[in-house]
Amino acid sequence: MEIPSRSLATEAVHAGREDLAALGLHAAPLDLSTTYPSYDSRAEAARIDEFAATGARLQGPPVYARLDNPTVARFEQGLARLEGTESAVAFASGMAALSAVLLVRVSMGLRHVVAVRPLYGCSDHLLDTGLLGTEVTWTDPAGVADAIRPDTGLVMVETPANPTLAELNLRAVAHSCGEVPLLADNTFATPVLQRPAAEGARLVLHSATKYLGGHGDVMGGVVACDEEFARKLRQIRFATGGVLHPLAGYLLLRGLATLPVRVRAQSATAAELATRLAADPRVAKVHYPKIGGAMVAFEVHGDPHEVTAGVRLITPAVSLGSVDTLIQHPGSISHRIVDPVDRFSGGIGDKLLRMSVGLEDVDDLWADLDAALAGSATTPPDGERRAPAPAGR
Ligand code: MET
Repeated sequence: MEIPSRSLATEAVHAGREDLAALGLHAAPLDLSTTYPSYDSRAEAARIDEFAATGARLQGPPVYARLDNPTVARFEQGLARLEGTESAVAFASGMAALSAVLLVRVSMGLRHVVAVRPLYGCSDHLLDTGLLGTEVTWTDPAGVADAIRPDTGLVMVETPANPTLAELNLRAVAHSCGEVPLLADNTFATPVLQRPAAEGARLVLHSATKYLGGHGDVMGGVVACDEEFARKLRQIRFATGGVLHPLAGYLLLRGLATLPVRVRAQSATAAELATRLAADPRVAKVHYPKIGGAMVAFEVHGDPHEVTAGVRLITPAVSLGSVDTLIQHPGSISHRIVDPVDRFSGGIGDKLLRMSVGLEDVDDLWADLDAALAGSATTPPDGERRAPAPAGR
C-alpha cells in the first residue's frame, strides 16, 4: 500500500494499521497460530524455497510461526515508519536482535566489529567475549575509521549511551564507517528524539522492552533497516528461532501509538529533575543528554546503595522506559557483567545511579528522591554547585 508522508505523531497511531478499516476492524487482530493449514504441499514447497533463498516475507499466510506472524509484522511496519526505514525485523529481546545482526555478518565472513563504549552491559559482554565468533576493537568515535579492517562487518554505537548518557555525532561516525554498516542503538532516544537512519546508520537497534512497549510488561527487540538487510535478518531469525511472541507484537504495536506523548512528557519531567539534582549539594554530578530524553544519571557524594534502598514511590529496579519511574545502580546490575576496569574507564563509576523517569508528578518524584538522598549520608567535599553537565564522551 502506498502511504503518504505523515508526521511522527500520526504514524505512531496509524502505521501498521492502514488496512484495519477495510477489514472491518478497529483494534489489530492478534494471531496466535503456530501453524497454518495448506492443502497444496507443492505450493508450500515453492514458498519455502523462496523464503530460504531470499528472506523476503511470504506472500499469503505464514507456513509456521517461526517464519512470520501477521501481528508481529504490524509492529515491524509501524516501527519502520517511525524510524524512516524500509523494513524492520522483530525478535524476542534486544539481545536476540543484536545477536541476529552479528550472525548475519559472521555468516558473510565479516567477523570483526568496531564498537564505541559505553554500550548497554550485555551488548558490551556479547562483543567483548566474542561468544558468537566475532572479534571486537573498542575505540572512541574519532578512532572508528582507523579501526576498520577488510573483515570488519559492523560498527556499533549507542547514543545517548546506557548508562552514562554520553552522546556522539551519528552523522560523523557514519561518515567514518564508509561502506561498513553502522548499527546505532536508539533505545534511549527513540525515534521521537532521534532518527539514526537519517544520519547514516544502516541499522537501528531497539530493546523494544523499554520505550516502545512503554509499560514494563512486554519483552522484545527490533532492528529497523533496509529491506536487503532485513531479508538476511529474517533468514537468521528463522534458523535460530529468536522470534517475538505475537502477544508481545500486539502490545508493542499498541505501545507505539502513545510513544510520542509518553517520551515528550517523561522527558520534560526528567529535564526538571536533572536541574533539581544539579542544584543539590548531595549530588556530585548529573548527566543529562543535550538531545533530552527520560533518562537521568547522577553521581552522589554518599552511598548510592542507600538511595536505591530509600526510594518508596520510585521503584528500585533495572530496565527503563516504563510509565513509572525506576532507579538502579549500573555497577551492580545493568553493567555488572562488564569487566570492572572497562566499566570504570567507560565512566560507569561506583557512585553512579541511573534513573528512568516515568509519568508521575515531578514534585512527588522529587519528594521521594529528596528523602532517599537524605538517607544516603551525603556531604559535598567543597560545596561547589554545577549546572547539569551535558553528557560527553
Ligand atoms: C539485565 S540488566 C539490564 C536490562 C536493561 N537493558 C537495562 O539497561 O536496564
